[in-house]
Amino acid sequence: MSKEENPFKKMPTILMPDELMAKALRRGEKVANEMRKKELPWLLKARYVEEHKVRTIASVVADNLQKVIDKTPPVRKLPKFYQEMVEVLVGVDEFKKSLGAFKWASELVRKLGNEYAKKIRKARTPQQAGKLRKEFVGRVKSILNQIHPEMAFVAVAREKLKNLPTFKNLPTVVIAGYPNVGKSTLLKKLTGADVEINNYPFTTKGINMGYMEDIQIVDTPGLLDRPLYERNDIELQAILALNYLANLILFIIDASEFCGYTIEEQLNLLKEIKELFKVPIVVAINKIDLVEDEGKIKNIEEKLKEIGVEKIFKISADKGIGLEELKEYFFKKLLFTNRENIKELANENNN
Ligand SMILES: Nc1nc2c(ncn2[C@@H]2O[C@H](COP(=O)(O)OP(=O)(O)OP(=O)(O)O)[C@@H](O)[C@H]2O)c(=O)[nH]1
Repeated sequence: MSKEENPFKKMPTILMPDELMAKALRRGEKVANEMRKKELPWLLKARYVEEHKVRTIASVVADNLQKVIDKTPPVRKLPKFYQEMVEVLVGVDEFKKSLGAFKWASELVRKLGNEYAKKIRKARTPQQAGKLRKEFVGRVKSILNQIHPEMAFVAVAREKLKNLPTFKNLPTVVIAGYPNVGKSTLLKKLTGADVEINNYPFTTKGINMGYMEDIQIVDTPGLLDRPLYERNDIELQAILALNYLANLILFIIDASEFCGYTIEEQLNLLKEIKELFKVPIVVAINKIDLVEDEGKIKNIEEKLKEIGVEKIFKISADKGIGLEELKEYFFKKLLFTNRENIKELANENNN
C-alpha cells in the first residue's frame, strides 16, 4: 500500500518579519565576523565585510520566502478533496494571492541584495559602505513589513492544513449514520485493530480510518450523523467535500433503535445524505441480533427499497454476522472497478 502524506505537512514554519529579519541579521553578523579576521587593506576590508553581510541577509530572507513557495503544494495539482479543504478552511484565492506576495518579496530582496552588493564594492569610504548596508537592511525590513498580513495569513493556513488527516488515494468507503448505531464497531471489525484516529478541523471527535486490503474506510463522527438543517455553512461545505473522497457511502441503520433514534429519523437522515452525495449509497441494517421481530427488518427493507437504496445488508457488527457478504461486495464494487469508472457510475446514478 502506498504511503502518502497530507500534502501540507512539508510546509515549513512561517517566520514573521521580525523573526526572519533577526535570523538574517544574526547570520550576516556571523559571516562579517569571519571576514574581519582577514588581513586586508582597511577600505577593501570594510567593503568586503559589508558586501558579505548584505549578500547573506539577502539570501537568508529570499531563500526562506522561496522555501515556503517550493514546499507548498500547488492547489490545482492536489486531489479534489484537498482542493475543497483549502477552499473551505482558508480560501483558494486568498491563499494563492498570499503566496504570490512571498514570491514578489523573495525576488525583490534578491535583486536588491545584488544591487547593494555592487554599490558597496564601489564605496569610497568604510562609512559609505556601512551606510549602504544600513539602507539595504531598512529596505528589506520595509518589504517584509509590507507582506506581514500575507505572512500571517499563510502561517494560519499552514496550521489548519497540516493537521488535515492523510487520506490515501485508494477506493474509499465513507460510513454514515446516527451516533451509537455501531459505526466504529463495524469499522474495527472490517479493518482489524489498526484504526487510525486523526484530527479533523470540523469535528471535535476526530476522524477514524482503517484499511481493508486496498480499500480505505472512513468514519467521520460528527459530520454525517445528524440532520443537515442543524449545520452551519462551514460544516455543510466540509460534508460536501466528502463527495470527493468517497466512492461509496455505507449508511448504517440501528434496527434495534437502542441508539436512541427511531427508524423514521434514521431514514430521514439517509434521504438527506442520499440527496447530497453523488456516489452510490448502500445500507447496512445493524444490530439484527437484538431484533426478534422478523417483520420489523422486512419493513425497514421495504422502506429502503422505496428510497431507492441500491444494496441492503443485514448485519450484526458486534456479533460478526453478515460481514463477509459486506466485504465481498466492497471488493467487487471497489477493487474490480477503477476509481474513474466508479465516479462515472456515480454521475450516471445522479443524472
Ligand atoms: N448487540 C449489538 N450491539 C452493537 C452492535 N453494533 C454495535 N453495538 C453496540 O452499540 C453501541 C454503539 O456502537 P458504536 O460502534 O460505538 O457506535 P457509533 O455509531 O460508532 O457511535 P458514535 O461513535 O457515537 O458515532 C456499542 O455499545 C456497541 O457495542 C451489534 O451489531 N449488536
